[in-house]
Amino acid sequence: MARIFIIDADPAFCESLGAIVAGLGHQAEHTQSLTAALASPSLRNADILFLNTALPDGSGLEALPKLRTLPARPEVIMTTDAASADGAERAIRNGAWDYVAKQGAVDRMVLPLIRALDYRGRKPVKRGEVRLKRDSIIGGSPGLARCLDIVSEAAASDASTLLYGETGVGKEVFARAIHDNSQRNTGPFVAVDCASLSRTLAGSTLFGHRKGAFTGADKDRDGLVAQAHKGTLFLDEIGELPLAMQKIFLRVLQEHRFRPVGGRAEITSDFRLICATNRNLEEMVSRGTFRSDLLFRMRTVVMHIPPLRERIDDLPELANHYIRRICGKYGMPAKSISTDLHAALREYQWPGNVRELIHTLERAVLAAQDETKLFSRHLPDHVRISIARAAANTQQTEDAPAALRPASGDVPAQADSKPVHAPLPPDAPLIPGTSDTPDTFTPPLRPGAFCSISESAEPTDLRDDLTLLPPATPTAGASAQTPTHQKSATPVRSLPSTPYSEIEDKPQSRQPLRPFFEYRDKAFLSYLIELMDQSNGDIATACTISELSRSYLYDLLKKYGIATPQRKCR
Ligand SMILES: Nc1ncnc2c1ncn2[C@@H]1O[C@H](COP(=O)(O)OP(=O)(O)OP(=O)(O)O)[C@@H](O)[C@H]1O
Repeated sequence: MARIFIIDADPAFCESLGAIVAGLGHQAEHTQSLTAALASPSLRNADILFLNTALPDGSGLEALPKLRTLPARPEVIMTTDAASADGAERAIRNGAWDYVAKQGAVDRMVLPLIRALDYRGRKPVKRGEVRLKRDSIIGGSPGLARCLDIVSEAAASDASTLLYGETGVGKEVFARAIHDNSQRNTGPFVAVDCASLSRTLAGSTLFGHRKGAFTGADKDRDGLVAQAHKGTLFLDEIGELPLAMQKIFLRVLQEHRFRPVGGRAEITSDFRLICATNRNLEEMVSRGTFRSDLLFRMRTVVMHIPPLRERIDDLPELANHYIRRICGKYGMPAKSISTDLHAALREYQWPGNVRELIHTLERAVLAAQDETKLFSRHLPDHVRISIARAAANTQQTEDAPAALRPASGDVPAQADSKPVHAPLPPDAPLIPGTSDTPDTFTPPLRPGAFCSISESAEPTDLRDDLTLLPPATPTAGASAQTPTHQKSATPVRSLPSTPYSEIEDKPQSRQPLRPFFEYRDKAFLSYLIELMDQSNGDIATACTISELSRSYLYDLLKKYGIATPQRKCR
């Protein structure tokens, strides 16, 4: 009797399907949410899982990789109320048994269930942990675990295997893992970069040549295909193999026989083929730039290696591993990683994947020199700028609806407008936290000066306006960052150029810090109030003092809820 677990928000569906399962002589249990499923002990032993794509507490598609790694390694049948081609592809890529549109009919589930039960009956129910030699593969994310599953499946046979993945994602590492875990592990692993095969010499490089076959062929030479005899031939960047060579290679793949350049006799090579590419071979086939018959031959087993940004759970382990190695390489004592660096690593998109991570960490380690802890400050500028730009763009997107709101007059409607600023003590600091009594922030405002048009001293959105921030220009005695008038076309947060450890005159006080945006906005507010006070409410004078443009100053005054002279409190 098999154990079937159904996770679906629709109780009627669960019950009907449960009845069908019971009718087939199996045991069914169901929950209406992921949380409830994960809390249920029977989930661990489920043979088959019906998992809906849209659950009240999360996406079934996102949960799929993790659920596939449950101890009993269940077959997962994804069910959906809104089928889509992308959803189907994602489900299958992540190891789903099937992807079935519900369309209001529970009996659509029966056929995939019977097939999965049949398959389940043939394979050991509990495979347990995959025992793999995987020394060079770091990480434990669900995406990586799925790849390791495929490594063990591929290693168990001689089937031609095709690895898809972006540059630097680890295609060669996985190809080697397949070889190392296969029967051929005592034979050679021969890697060929098809992108660097010269057109004229491709034939001789792959198949070898006989003495005198061409100028410079002064002796017989084996090609790479012959060298892979009894081992694995890894063709990297297979999408770059010229069409003429694809045709020759197809025959080699079918017969494992070929003729060296200038040779008469054919020779045989017993190799196992693994190919890798970062190109879309199916699309190349449809454009006529890749042979479909070769593609069919190559892809008996297919693995899609997810980019690093889609398995950021692997980052800490990868970073620790490589930092240890890099420190060892340079004879440096071990360095630890600050939480700030961990966060930065997670935010970066890693277009060059693990290879880029390794180079980046190496540069960070070298930049940190004798420091024992690595901070985001040690990352190369292009990485930090990319992170900052992404953050600014996100901010801009978040801010967009407010910015697009139609202006309904200059003064936002307030239920109870009133002045909110306490009178300014003569020696009140402009920057909060620099006084002896920093607990509450008191904007400097003298009685009779300007009053706020908003009820709260807080700007409407404390995180607002990051994109309006040009690089900081410290103003003596004023806020830490003084806005200038240019609205940056490509908003970039200014980046300090001095490592924190080297900054002299660090504040000695250790008062709890406010969140950055709150602190910044209060400093802005403070500056603006003082500015309007010192200029006696005269906008032209305020513009001269602050070097802000009139329109930008108006924007800031409006944003920070400070009445302009025309709107002075009566
Ligand atoms: N999971 C991993 N654990 C540890 N190191 C990894 C992992 N994946 C990749 N690497 C390392 O990242 C670097 C790039 O890996 P690899 O050469 O296998 O990538 P690739 O996808 O074949 O790149 P390309 O597309 O450029 O051929 C190597 O130094 C490799 O050791």
